[in-house]
Amino acid sequence: MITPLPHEKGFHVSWDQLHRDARALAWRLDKRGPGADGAWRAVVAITRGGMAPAMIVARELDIRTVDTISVKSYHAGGGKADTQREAEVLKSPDDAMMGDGEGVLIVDDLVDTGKTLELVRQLYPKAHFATIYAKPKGEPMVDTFITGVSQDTWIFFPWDMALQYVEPYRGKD
Ligand SMILES: O=P(O)(O)OC[C@H]1O[C@H](OP(=O)(O)OP(=O)(O)O)[C@H](O)[C@@H]1O
Ligand code: HPA
Ligand SMILES: [Mg+2]
Repeated sequence: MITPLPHEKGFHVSWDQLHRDARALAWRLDKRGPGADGAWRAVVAITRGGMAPAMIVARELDIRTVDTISVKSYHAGGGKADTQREAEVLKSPDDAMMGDGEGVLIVDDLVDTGKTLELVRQLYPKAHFATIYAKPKGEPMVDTFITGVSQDTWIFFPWDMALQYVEPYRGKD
C-alpha cells in the first residue's frame, strides 16, 4: 500500500460518483470482447479495491462468471519510493477458466504505479485490463479507464471514508 501522506492533492470519490464511473466503464467495454458477438467470458476483480467496480461492470454487462485475484503490494527493502513497489499474488482465479486471459475482463479501482497490473498482465497476457481511475505512471498497463488523475493526487474511495462532524469555521470563543 502507498500512503496518502506525500500526495499534494486529494480526489474524493463518493459512492454515487463511483457507481456512475463504474457504469461508464461498463458501457465503454460493452461489445468490445474478442468473440464475434463482442461478449466477455468472465470478470475478474483485483481484490480488494476492484471488487465493487467489478460487481457493477458484471451487473451492467450481464456477466455471471466472476472470480477474484488477490494481489498484495509492498515497498521492496522498506523503501518509500513508488518505483520500489513490488507485488505478489496471494490467491489466483480458477486456472481452467482463465487460460491466457482471452475474453476475460480484469477490473481494478485504479492504476497508480502500474506494479499490480504489471504482475497480473504477466500471468494473463491476453486479458483486457480496465480500471476506473488511472495515474500517468500506470496508464501504459491499462487498456481502458474512465478518469485520469495526476500522479501527485491521492484518490480517496468511499469504502475508506466516514462522515464526521466538523466544527464551524467560526467556532465559539
Ligand atoms: O498501480 P499500483 O501502484 O500497483 O497501485 C494500484 C493498486 O493499489 C491499490 O490496492 P492495494 O494494493 O492498496 O490493496 P487493496 O485493493 O486491498 O486496498 C489499488 O486498489 C490498486 O489495486
Ligand atoms: O490514490 C490512491 N488511492 C487509494 N489507494 C491507492 N493505492 C495506490 N494509489 C492509491
Ligand atoms: Mg487494490
